[in-house]
Amino acid sequence: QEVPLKYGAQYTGKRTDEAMNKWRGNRFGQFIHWGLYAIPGGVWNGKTYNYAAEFLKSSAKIPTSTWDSLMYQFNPVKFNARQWAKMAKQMGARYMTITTKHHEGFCLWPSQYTDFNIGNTPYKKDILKELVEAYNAEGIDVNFYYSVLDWHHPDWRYDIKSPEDSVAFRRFLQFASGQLRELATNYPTVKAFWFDGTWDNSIKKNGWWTLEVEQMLKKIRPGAVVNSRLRADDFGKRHIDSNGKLMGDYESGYERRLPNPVKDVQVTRWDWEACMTVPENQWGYHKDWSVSHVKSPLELLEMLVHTTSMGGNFLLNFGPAGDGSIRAEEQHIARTIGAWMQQNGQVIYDCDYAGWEKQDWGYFTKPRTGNIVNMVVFNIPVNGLLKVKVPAGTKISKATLAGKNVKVEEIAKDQFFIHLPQQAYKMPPVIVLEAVGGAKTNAQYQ
Ligand SMILES: C[C@@H]1N[C@@H](c2cn(-c3ccccc3)nn2)[C@H](O)[C@@H]1O
Repeated sequence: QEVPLKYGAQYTGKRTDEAMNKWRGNRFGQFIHWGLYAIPGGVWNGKTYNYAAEFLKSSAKIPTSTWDSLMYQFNPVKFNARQWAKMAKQMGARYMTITTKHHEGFCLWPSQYTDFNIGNTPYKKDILKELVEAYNAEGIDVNFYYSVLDWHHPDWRYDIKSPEDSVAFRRFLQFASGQLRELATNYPTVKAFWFDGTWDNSIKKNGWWTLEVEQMLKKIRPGAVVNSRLRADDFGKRHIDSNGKLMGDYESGYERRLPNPVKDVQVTRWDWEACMTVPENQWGYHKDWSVSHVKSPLELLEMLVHTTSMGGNFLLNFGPAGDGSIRAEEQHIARTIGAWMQQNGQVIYDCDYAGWEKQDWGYFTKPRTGNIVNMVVFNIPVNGLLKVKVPAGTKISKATLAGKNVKVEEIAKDQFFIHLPQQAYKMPPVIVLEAVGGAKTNAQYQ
């Protein structure tokens, strides 16, 4: 029995319009966290704080006035938007999501709604405009991350506990709406909005505003894509409304974690995106990455393939330094993943969940059209035989690795061994199967 909702999901199922098909087909994005937090980089008064560098203000208990004066030091002399965009292009990113404003409240664009913005820094110029133009020139779509939570704004409230809170927070919501309106209006090529900082009771109690924002953005920018994290319904339910329906255009709950390819196949029924840090938990620039595990290019590449294999987008984070430089580890990641994407991007872009049973050697992806199923092999079996279980009645007519045929051996009903050429593999090999007939998917894997 459905409950009537005014601010719940606006539609069900995947959007199939051109703008959403492009968003979905992009598959691989570059997240960029850049703000005042990049200046101290996790170190304050000579002390290193291991928690996420973009949280240094709270970790080091820095007064707002002290933190906000970092604005007068923001002068990224090594910043070169075209260089960043070229690196992202080489990595194989099809979209980029930039923190227009993070929880600190500092705006990378000259907002008319607050002085706490790039225009009042020594750098002065509109960084957001430079990035949008440079990335678009490389053919990369640009999306805007926007934190509703704002540590700088006096009218922000974590909860609404008094009439004064209500009055103040209503002013705050008008401020945020104004900022979002100027972002959608002044940067007309923006393709999507990535909302964050919406978990507090103050937002849960104002679900109406979250729908109003989604509708406003789509009115100004038809086709715009909005994440589920923005949305709260009439009862404060977030992401999924009180009738179990996904709000927004895609599910954005996977932060620094991925759905399990066996237990979580339900995610293949809707659009979703996972965002990922290179260290264990650093989004903004941190001076000392030795304090936690730093993921290798191969670990991150496997996450990209894992995500594509389950019909999701993968947003890999970069945290540029306060001077605008990109650290060596991130440049190495971009080059290494980019080299593989150069050869194998066709198993990621416009690919989706194959509906085949997950096997131990790696992941299946399926292009939107044709009878192709791709195998991306991360775990080379000792016997060199890759087991493939196919939907009932499916026949594999051909298998190739780098364009050369490899042997297909039927070993049981709907089961095959694909013979992997024995060699030292430094990067994951890709085998392309031509599969004909049979059911569309293993029914139990929907
Ligand atoms: C996308 C990521 N979301 C921001 C975040 C994460 N968190 C958080 C806070 C407490 C527990 C778990 C997550 N708060 N803000 C991070 O700073 C980054 O922007």
